[in-house]
Amino acid sequence: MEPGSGLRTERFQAALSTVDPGSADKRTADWFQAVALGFHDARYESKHISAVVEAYGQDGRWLTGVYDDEAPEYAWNPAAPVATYATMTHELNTGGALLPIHQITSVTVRPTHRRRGILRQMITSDLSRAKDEGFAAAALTASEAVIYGRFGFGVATSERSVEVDARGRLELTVPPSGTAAVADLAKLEALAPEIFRAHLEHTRGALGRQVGYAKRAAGLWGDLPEPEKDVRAAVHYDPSGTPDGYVSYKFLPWETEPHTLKVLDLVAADDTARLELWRYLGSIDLVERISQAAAPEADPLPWALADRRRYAVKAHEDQLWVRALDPAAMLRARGFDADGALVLAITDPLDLASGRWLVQVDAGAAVVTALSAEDKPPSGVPVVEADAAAFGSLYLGSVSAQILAAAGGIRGSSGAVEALGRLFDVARAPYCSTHF
Ligand SMILES: CC(=O)SCCNC(=O)CCNC(=O)[C@H](O)C(C)(C)COP(=O)(O)OP(=O)(O)OC[C@H]1O[C@@H](n2cnc3c(N)ncnc32)[C@H](O)[C@@H]1OP(=O)(O)O
Repeated sequence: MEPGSGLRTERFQAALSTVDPGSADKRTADWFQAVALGFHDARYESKHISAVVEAYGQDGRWLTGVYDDEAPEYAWNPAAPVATYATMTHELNTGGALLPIHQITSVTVRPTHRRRGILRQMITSDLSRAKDEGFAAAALTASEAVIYGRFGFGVATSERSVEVDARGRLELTVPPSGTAAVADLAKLEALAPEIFRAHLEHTRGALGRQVGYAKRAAGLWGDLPEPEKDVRAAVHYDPSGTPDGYVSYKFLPWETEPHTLKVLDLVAADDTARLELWRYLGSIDLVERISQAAAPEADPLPWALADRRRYAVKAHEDQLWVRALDPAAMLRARGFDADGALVLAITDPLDLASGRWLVQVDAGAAVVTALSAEDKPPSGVPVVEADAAAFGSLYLGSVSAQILAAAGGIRGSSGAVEALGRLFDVARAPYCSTHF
């Protein structure tokens, strides 16, 4: 924190105690308890924290704690941070290259310290560091939609919550392909990341996953890092016998009416595998409803059901929020479905991504040239201006330039906005199933 604030900031990696290697060190344990406080989770037991420490190491997470050394006598653990923040890195499928992304997570500020600018201080210094380290973009998933726009983040992907009526036979219109097997959970932890990798390489908007995902898919972890005995899973094999999808699920207690199977995670290398996993789910007896919380917006399932009214969308939610740090690098990484040229100016409240660029897309790849304030745009090339948050939303193609212009985040003549829309339009809505 800034000098004079009375607060102290530390940035560190989760670690086990040097005295008792079976437990987390005190600073790490205090940080986890502070996160639990911020998100209204139960206090962790020591064994849970030490189990997560190893996973955090594999994720390469960096933790930030902000400490108030002036805690009053009856305050809860004076050594616990009053604010937490964490970062890690995974690759994002931009429709072109896989782009390393600076991910932000575990953001909490204690109620007694909120609205004093602690989050602002943590995030502005962190984003500057990420930019200096060479990251082209940052991303997060948000607890509330009103927090991060002011810091230049825009909603870049959405997802839907769905319920499928599974009474009787769930008939698909596509011919069966490959085979499904009830999975050996002990082997799924190793297989799940391989299948996810195929999904990541194939899906615009997909983002690499923290190691906890495979543990949850395999039932080794639930909400806490301990086995969930009611988790089951299936693996799908393509016709050549290669695993190309998995689904983890649990049957909710029998008292649940209608009898419901909840999908915990469904990862498929392609649409065929996705639909075949649904065929498998639909074949499970004694199930009347199947729910999935993180389904793609561009879901082939209703189109492949003989009775599409079995498929009900219960909610749409914003998912990945993206924030530019180096727009030129983002544009060079992105795959474009159309060619064209325009001048794009970005205005950024934190001035990390401000600038003006000539973007020339040829054969789906962009050549990006920075323009100085004096440089005149080439004649005949449309000129558009975007707020950093609007650019984050536009980037993966989940919303059109015209919609963002109507909402005020993009400015330009109608012809220029249309040109931007044509350039960024994608054949299929992006899908990010990674929450962090
Ligand atoms: C990526 C993630 O981890 S998302 C999880 C976010 N965390 C949570 O939801 C846990 C509960 N909430 C909190 O811990 C805190 O309220 C936080 C982290 C959201 C905000 O921390 P604070 O230190 O209070 O934020 P800070 O004082 O820096 O506020 C910065 C600005 O955001 C605004 N703001 C912050 N949080 C909110 C909110 N929840 N709703 C509306 N505005 C907000 C502030 O009013 C302020 O606006 P201004 O710059 O125009 O004055």
